[in-house]
Amino acid sequence: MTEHIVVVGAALVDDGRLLAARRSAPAELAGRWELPGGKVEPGETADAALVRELREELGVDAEPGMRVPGEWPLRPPYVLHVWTARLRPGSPAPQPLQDHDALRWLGLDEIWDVDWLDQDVPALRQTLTRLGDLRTDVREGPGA
Ligand SMILES: Nc1nc2c([nH]c(=O)n2[C@H]2C[C@H](O)[C@@H](COP(=O)(O)OP(=O)(O)OP(=O)(O)O)O2)c(=O)[nH]1
Repeated sequence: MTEHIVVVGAALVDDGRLLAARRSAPAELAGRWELPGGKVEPGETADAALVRELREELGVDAEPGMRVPGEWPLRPPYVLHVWTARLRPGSPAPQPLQDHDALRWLGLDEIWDVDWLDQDVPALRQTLTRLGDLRTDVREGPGA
C-alpha cells in the first residue's frame, strides 16, 4: 500500500485577495505559482503544519480556517490538501523568505493571471468555490 504524504497549501486571504507565491526551486517547478505551504511532518497536524510553513516561508502569523474538501495528487507519494487561512491581527506582511522569489495578492479578476503549477489548478478551482467573497465573478480557470 502506498502511503500518502500530505502537502498543505494555504489559501491565504486578506482584504478579498488571495496570496500566490512563485517557486524559486527546484528547477522543474521554479517560476510557477503555488499556494504557500509544505509537507506535514510525522506527528504534526495539518493546521499546525500550515502555521509553521507560513511562518518559515513568509514570516507571517497565520490562523488556519477550514479544509477545502478534496485531495489532489502531486508527484508520488505527495498529495495536496488546501486550507483557508488568514493573517492574525498584527502579523507582519508576507515576504518571500524561503522557497519563493515573488508573491502576489490576486483580486477576483486576477486569479488566473499567474502561471499556477498544473496540479494546483483543480485545487484552486475547488478552493474558489469555498472562498465566500472571493467566489463572485471569478472565472473558472485557464481556457474558461
Ligand atoms: N507548498 C506547496 N507545494 C506544492 C504545491 N503544489 C505542488 O505541486 N507542490 C509540491 C512542490 C513540492 O514538491 C512539494 C512541497 O514541498 P515544499 O518544498 O513546499 O515542502 P517543505 O517546505 O515541507 O519542503 P522540505 O524542503 O522540508 O522538503 O509539493 C502547492 O500549491 N504548495
